[in-house]
Amino acid sequence: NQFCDAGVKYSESTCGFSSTSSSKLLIKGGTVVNAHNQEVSDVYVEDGIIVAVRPNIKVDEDVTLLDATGKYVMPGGIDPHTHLAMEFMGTETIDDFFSGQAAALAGGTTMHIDFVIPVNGSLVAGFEAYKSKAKKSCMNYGFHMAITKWDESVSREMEIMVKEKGINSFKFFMAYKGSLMISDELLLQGFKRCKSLGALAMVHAENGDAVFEGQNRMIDLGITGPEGHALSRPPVLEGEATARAIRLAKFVNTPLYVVHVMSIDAMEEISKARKSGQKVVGEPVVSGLVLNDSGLWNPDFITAAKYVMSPPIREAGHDKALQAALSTGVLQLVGTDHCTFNSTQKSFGIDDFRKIPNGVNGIEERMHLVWDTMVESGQISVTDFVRITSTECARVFNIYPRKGAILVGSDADIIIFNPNSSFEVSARTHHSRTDTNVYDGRKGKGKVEVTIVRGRVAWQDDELKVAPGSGKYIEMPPFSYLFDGIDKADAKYLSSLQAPVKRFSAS
Ligand SMILES: NC(=O)NCCC(=O)O
Ligand SMILES: [Zn+2]
Ligand SMILES: [Zn+2]
Repeated sequence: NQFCDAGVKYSESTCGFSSTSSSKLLIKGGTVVNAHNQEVSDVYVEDGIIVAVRPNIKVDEDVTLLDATGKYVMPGGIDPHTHLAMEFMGTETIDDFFSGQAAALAGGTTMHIDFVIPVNGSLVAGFEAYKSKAKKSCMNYGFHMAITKWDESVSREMEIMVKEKGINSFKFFMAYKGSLMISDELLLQGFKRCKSLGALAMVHAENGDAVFEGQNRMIDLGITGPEGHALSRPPVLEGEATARAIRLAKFVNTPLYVVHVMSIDAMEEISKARKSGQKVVGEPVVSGLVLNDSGLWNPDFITAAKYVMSPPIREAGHDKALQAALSTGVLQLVGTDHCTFNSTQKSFGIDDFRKIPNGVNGIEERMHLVWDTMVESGQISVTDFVRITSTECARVFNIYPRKGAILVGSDADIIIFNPNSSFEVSARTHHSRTDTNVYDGRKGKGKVEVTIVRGRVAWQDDELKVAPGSGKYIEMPPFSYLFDGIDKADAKYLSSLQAPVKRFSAS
């Protein structure tokens, strides 16, 4: 059946939540962690909402009990950057809204935000197509929208997305020449429209024209393998586009979110802008934080091709620098850019790296790898972990404290995390449909033992306990905290222009 097809251990008896069907849940004795504090406490949930967070809560017998003694009770992960069921580079990602979300739940993520790609430039048609793809969802999801062309109708449809469809962010691709890439002129128009709607402008920052040149250069040199991908689009091109987007956002005076920050070059541009007071959010992804480009030189094509994503995974040194930037707040939250293609799909580029579908996995591994890399190594605290994997995403996309917190009144999206257990990543046992895993063989401390979505146990004992169709679309309102003060800065700018220079005529 379709669930076996997704590679997910799924028991029919749990369909309809029979084993954990109570709408009341008590999580006892764990250390409850929020971005602002941690304390030993019980958490009581009714009808999907957290109704009490305090020690020694007493309940009736009809309440499902989960013992969290010695474990952390944290907000479920929110992944700000995924591509499920996306048509891209002549094929479609192998994970759809069920298999990708099953993988997410197995790894402690309870919400993700996916990118809608317009259909023939129409945002409304794109939104409808993605709503249809997402019917098989089994967790919380939201949408960003890509902008791939510009005219009056796109501008109008952006307003519909924001005011009627719950989308508050738009992504502009500065790369992928000939398909998704947009011009600086469009970027400017798009940034202005985002600002007027209170929507967050997001950029894929690489100089697409220079990437095209770099690709031709590699082919002319006879470099056709996956290593050509990294060589054709070096960090300088990511740094240039990041700087350009930041400056244009400054010119328009609108907040900017840079997705998949992969290099020191891009990170330093973000750092500079933030120090100057500009509202720029930087999102590293797990692959950039924990991998380096050595895999792209593997003599086995499939092994090398699985690492192909854009911007590329960089040479050793960028990973550590991005970790340091995350720990000091230069970068704010971690995504995955989960965009999976199997070996057959990756083989489309066996003779030409330009045809290898771009994308890597990560939706299942993000929480464990960030914990191991950042918390176990001592670079950040447990509260920081909650902030960068959940809370900050909820704030940036304006759904905090409904999401991203264990507070009275918040949605009960919760994980129970055992810091004394361990995890191991394996392509044989992961829950994505893809047959490879860029983190294959990685081991570390800590394990998500229970994942709860809106008060329902969705993952426990290595088993998915929710069915396709049980997911929920989360609308995200405009004008997040990033827009605070924007109008005042505009007014200041305008008043600085309103004293015309007095000139004397020559006569
Ligand atoms: N990143 C990547 O290689 N694939 C997904 C599309 C994108 O985010 O650019
Ligand atoms: Zn991108
Ligand atoms: Zn992406």
